[in-house]
Amino acid sequence: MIDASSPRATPAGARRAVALAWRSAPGWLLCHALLTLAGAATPVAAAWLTKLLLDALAARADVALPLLGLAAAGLAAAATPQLLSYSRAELNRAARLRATEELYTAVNGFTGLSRFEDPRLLDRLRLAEQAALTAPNQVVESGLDAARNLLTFCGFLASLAALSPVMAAILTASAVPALLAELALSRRRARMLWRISPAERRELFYGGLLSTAEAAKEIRLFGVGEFLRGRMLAERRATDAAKRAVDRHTLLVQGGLAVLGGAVAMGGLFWAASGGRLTVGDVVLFVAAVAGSQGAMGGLVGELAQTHEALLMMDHFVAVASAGPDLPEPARPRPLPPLRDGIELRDVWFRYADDQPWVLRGVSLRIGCGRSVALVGLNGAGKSTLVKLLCRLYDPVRGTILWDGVDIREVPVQELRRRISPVFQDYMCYDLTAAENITISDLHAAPGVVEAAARRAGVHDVLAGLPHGYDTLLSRTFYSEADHEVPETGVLLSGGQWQRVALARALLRGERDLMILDEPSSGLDPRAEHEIHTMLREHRAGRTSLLISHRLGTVRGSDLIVVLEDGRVSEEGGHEELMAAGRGYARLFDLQSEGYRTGTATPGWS
Ligand SMILES: Nc1ncnc2c1ncn2[C@@H]1O[C@H](COP(=O)(O)OP(=O)(O)OP(=O)(O)O)[C@@H](O)[C@H]1O
Repeated sequence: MIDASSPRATPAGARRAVALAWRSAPGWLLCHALLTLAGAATPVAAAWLTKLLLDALAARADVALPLLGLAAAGLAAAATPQLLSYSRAELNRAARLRATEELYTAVNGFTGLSRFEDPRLLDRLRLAEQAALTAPNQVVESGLDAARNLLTFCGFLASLAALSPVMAAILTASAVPALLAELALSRRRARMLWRISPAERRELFYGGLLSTAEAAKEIRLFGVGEFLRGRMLAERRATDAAKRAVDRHTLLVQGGLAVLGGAVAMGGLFWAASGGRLTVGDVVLFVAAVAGSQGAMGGLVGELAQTHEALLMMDHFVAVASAGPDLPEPARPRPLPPLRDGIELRDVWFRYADDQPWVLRGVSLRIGCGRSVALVGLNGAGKSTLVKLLCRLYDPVRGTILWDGVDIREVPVQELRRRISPVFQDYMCYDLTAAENITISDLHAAPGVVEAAARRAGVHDVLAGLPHGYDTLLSRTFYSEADHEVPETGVLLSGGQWQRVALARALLRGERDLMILDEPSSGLDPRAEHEIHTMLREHRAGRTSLLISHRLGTVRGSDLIVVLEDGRVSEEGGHEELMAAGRGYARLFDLQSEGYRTGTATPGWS
């Protein structure tokens, strides 16, 4: 379970950030740390060397050594920022790569679907993506910078204490309110980012609608572009207002802190100039020490606040990256041998969330090994939900699904899925090549096998006839590197052609134990539908399969037809048996076939 509460800065987040940076680039991390420390010592050394030089000049003594030292300090001061900037860039690249890798490894480990349907989790995921790009570096970087500023601060403070212990104490004390105020500011900013995350996601959603080909048709025809643009800008204005409020508060607080710092510095300067107790070198050192320690203190406070803010962001990263699998994993996984007997749903109850209605209410059915089963029912009866449970994309709330008598929760989920070949109702159209669009179901398939699957799905001729054959990109959104010069070679398929590609995907995995076909021919023309179902009838013969279709003519050849109504099995049997029973299936079959002849509509099952 992922915690969806507001983010917190935790030691675990700090440990994770440092460990991540260390694992991604230990050499660059060390180099960066050393350069940062060198950067801390340089200004203090320069101030002391300046004092020594001025005192030597005033006493007409030898100035060679302080001059040499000052030249070295100047060189170091000039070179360190460039070196730091390069090592920072190297460290950032390595840590970003590693963090992104860890985040998406964790996301791929979410074996079910429920997390992808949880808006709070999606908010967290979006912030975790941002955190992966910035937070680990920022924690390390701000931590190191804070250490650098602390060293500089201590160096100057010691110098100042030698001249005026009271001034040193006042300066130290003035750091406390600044630190507390900056921490409060960073908490406020992180809370604001968490609060506006849904609005930022909605803005992205509207932006996506306005700029993608899939949505462009309807948006143009319905003339809702302006309406969506308005909504997108309203979201942006709302998030900007929240950011502006925090920025104004920050301005006020930091302005107040600057005035306080200025007053302390002026008081010190007045004391140093009016006393007449200090040498010229002492006064220069005093001024440098006040300015330097105030600068370092401001930097230290700022860096601590940034570390805090980065840790708050890191909390999102840690929450997602450490979430672990969403479906319970078996403590002692059982092997899953090839199906021999059958798959059984035993009193399966399911709803998508505790506050949602039951979708399946005690479904019991058996898909015998080697049998072709059809599942029919009205829209919303729960057919696709049942398929998702069979693939273990969710677990039943009650009841069990047995594979040769073994509860599928007791076998490794990947093992189960390797044995299933699905065509989903809402199949994907990937912006990849034609060949990749098929092999996505089996990345190791040989080209000949891919072509054979495409032939069986009746799409080989179409794909082979594309400008680059199977290597043609099925997208108008991207173009391949090879197409850089002539980017217009991407091709879009028709709905029916895409459906055949999705079918080819499933056929590529044909020798699996269970074939699931959820509306595999809804977008096909009548001739294509006939061809595909003739092919599928042959393909399914002797194989275990589950076919979902609203066209009852296509399911009549199945060994068993199961009617799902209101989340329950209301009828089951062979086509002839169900027709003879004269109940919902028979009525609907008659009406549908009559509808084909006379054009009348088909009412419900009961
Ligand atoms: N991810 C989800 N989260 C919440 N509710 C869902 C989700 N998916 C489906 N539902 C709900 O579950 C019910 C069953 O949906 P399901 O897709 O299983 O029906 P179906 O029988 O396949 O319908 P159709 O014939 O229209 O494809 C519907 O009321 C639907 O609103």
